[in-house]
Amino acid sequence: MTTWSDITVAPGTLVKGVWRGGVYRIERLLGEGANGRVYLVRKGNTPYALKMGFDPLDHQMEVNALLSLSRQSASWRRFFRESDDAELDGRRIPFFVMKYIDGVNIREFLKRKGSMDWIYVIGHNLLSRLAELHKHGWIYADMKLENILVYGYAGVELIDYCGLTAKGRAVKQFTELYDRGTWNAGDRVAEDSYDLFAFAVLMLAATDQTRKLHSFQHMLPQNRTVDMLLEMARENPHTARLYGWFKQALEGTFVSSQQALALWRKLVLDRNMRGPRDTGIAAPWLKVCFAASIMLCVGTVCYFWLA
Ligand SMILES: Nc1ncnc2c1ncn2[C@@H]1O[C@H](COP(=O)(O)OP(=O)(O)OP(=O)(O)O)[C@@H](O)[C@H]1O
Repeated sequence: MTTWSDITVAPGTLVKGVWRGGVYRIERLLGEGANGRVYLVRKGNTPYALKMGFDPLDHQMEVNALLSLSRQSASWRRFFRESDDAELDGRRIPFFVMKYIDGVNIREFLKRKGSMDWIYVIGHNLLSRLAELHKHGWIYADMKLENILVYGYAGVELIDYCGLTAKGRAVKQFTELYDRGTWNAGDRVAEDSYDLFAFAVLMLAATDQTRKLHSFQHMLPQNRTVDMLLEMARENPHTARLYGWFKQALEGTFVSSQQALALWRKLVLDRNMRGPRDTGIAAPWLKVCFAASIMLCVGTVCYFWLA
């Protein structure tokens, strides 16, 4: 049976919204996942990312989540542009259009920058984004390296909102390695601590140069424990200075993501705080960058509160 995913959408194709009439010119394929295909498109001179959904139901759930978020928050209003259906090769295909993020995944970003110290800035910016999401009553849930793009001076954006879950509900989409249920560390319930656990694993995955985390993937879930992750956090020189932070996130003792963000900030900026194998932030300019990113973050929050 042919499905629409067999249809090739060549560069230059015009995708026209049946209901809203928006016209987008396809430039190239950006990526493909379980839920759909994402293309770089242009409307006039402005680039966007356009996602076509394989499954109409899953696609609609992602659109609904983004619509709710963009009603609540100006930053997601700028992220999500519109949703519609297109006629392609005689088939009706649902799509939505979002901001194009000209970025790379965290590991690639660190490689290009040549300094692992950037992880402290990336971590801060991603935690801020999560805290904003949590403030509006949502949990991201499906945290993984593939769902985060890093651009410029460690600007961070979450892409793929298929897992977005209202606080208090059961988490429906997750990736085993990052899921606290698989590590026997708590329920699959949408609360701040669920995302903080996944965020901690993500930071370990991004800085793991020994591929230790990768080897855990082949282990049966019943044999996995939080202590294995804590040991990794202690042994890795890039996470050792934040060991206290990792302990709280992995054991689920933070009361909120705001509290987690404040401790991250404190530990990164605290000169005297050193982990057992910690070498400290090597580049002083990164501290300036970190401070600037905090100011930018505070400025953005003030702007949107006052807007
Ligand atoms: N806003 C964006 N800007 C730039 N690239 C994007 C954007 N959104 C998605 N992409 C690219 O498209 C790829 C697939 O997108 P996405 O993760 O949303 O698809 P998916 O089918 O939901 O994936 P998954 O199988 O992980 O659920 C991403 O890995 C990324 O490379």
